[in-house]
Amino acid sequence: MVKEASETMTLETVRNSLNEQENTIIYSLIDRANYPLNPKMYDESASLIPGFDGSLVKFMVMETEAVHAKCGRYENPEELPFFPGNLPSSLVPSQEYPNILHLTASSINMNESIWDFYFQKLLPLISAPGEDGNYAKCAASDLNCLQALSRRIHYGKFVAEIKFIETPQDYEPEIRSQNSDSLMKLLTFEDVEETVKRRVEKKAAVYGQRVSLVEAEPGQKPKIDPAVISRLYDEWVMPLTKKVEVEYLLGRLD
Ligand SMILES: C=C(O[C@@H]1C=C(C(=O)O)C=C[C@H]1O)C(=O)O
Repeated sequence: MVKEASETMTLETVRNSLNEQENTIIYSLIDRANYPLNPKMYDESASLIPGFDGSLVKFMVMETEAVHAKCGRYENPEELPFFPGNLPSSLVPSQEYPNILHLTASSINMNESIWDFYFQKLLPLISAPGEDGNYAKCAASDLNCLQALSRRIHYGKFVAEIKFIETPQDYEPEIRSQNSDSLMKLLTFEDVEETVKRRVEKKAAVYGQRVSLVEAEPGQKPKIDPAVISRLYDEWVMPLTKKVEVEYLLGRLD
């Protein structure tokens, strides 16, 4: 039984959560920007881990996800693994999570797309070229970024549930005819998207400031380019969140 999302969440509380999650995303990316690109870590054929068929970062993510799964992380509907195959079961007592989402939610996992844009597009924009060999810390930093982005993007499931509950009469006909384009139009708020883009750019400028007790040198650049963060949201985070919303709605009446 799906519990009415409106009992515990509103569009406002969900948007507040997305706003909070921006902070985690931006701080994680600022942390990653402390390391150079370290391309060897992502090279599938570098054989940095003997006996493991894949890159060091993949090894780090898979092994960490296995520990997190044992501690119950993926019992939480807000958390999705990047490597869901063969994850161990949770060893901890089950936690009661509010049953807000329709069952269709569990079949939606965009982490493959998130993995691809993060490593192929975003990382070269936030880290300087080069190697420092600091692989363990750097890969752990990548995982923090990936998890924060994944949680935000899949939060689209909650956003979609609330939008559906608020105006089912608008959504139901489009769901019955499986019209993805109309659903996309219905759930899009361009003014909200503009605000988000401007806000994350400003946050990146503020959080990435270099704080000094003496007069800061003029022209000091923030640790991360604020325009990149705005672009991250415009080109990847918001389109993928909306894709999650559409996928969820398409299955909402099943
Ligand atoms: C998440 C929402 O749905 C859409 C996606 C947005 C986003 O990813 O930030 C913003 C506005 C909407 O176009 C929302 O309405 O808040």
